[in-house]
Amino acid sequence: MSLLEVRTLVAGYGDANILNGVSLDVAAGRIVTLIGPNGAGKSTVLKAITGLINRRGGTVTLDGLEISALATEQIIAAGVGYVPQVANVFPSLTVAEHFAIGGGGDRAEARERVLGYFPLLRPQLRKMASVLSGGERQMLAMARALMLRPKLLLLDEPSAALAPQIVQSVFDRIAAIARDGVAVLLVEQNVKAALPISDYAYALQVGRNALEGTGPELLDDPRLHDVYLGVGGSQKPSPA
Ligand SMILES: Nc1ncnc2c1ncn2[C@@H]1O[C@H](COP(=O)(O)OP(=O)(O)OP(=O)(O)O)[C@@H](O)[C@H]1O
Repeated sequence: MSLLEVRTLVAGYGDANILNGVSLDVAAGRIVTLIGPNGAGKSTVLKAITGLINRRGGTVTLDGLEISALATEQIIAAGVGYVPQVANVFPSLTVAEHFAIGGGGDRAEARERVLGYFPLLRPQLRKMASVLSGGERQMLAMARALMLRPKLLLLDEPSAALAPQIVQSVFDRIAAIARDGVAVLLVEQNVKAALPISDYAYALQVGRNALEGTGPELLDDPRLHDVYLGVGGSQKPSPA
């Protein structure tokens, strides 16, 4: 039973459609990764799910609720956390201030819960985000999204520009978050680091589903090369 169901999603910018009927599923507690060449539309899928760009066709359903027609604030309130690739923290705010802004509920309790995933942030609470390392900033961005207890976490290239040893610790944290029941939809260029921890993965090519399978299956799929080179891909829609 899927928590997130995306069906034949069509979306784009200006007059151009970038997504031409993307379908995917993410179940609670699973890590699902979107891969594919530059410009395939991976980040656009996340923006369309969150309502940051208009959807022109298809449906997006979260936990049985159709969110395709909702505004971004409503989609976030329905349980979607989104960490964009850039500008995902406030450089001139301290780490503690990131935990204090936005949202409602018991912030102290939420902060403790979230710091459980990212203990490395605890000694940094009084530091400005601008002085954190790349890995710490990525963890702070994820921590902020987790404050609202999302059912689904959308992560756009969390490994971008991180040293290899830091990439592993970021992915370890993502795996821990999923183990607690949060569904994770990840966009990644770093196929070798992301696919081994992915329960399932989809390769996109020019805004369409090209290949899919478990993370390890896709990593070993000889057709993946062709998808990245822009030749091939079965363009098979994912099963409903
Ligand atoms: N704000 C925008 N306005 C117009 N076109 C855009 C905008 N953002 C992205 N695009 C275009 O949409 C296409 C898909 O971009 P998207 O960022 O979704 O690709 P991607 O698969 O995530 O690739 P990358 O790994 O390079 O980020 C690209 O051709 C890009 O130039």
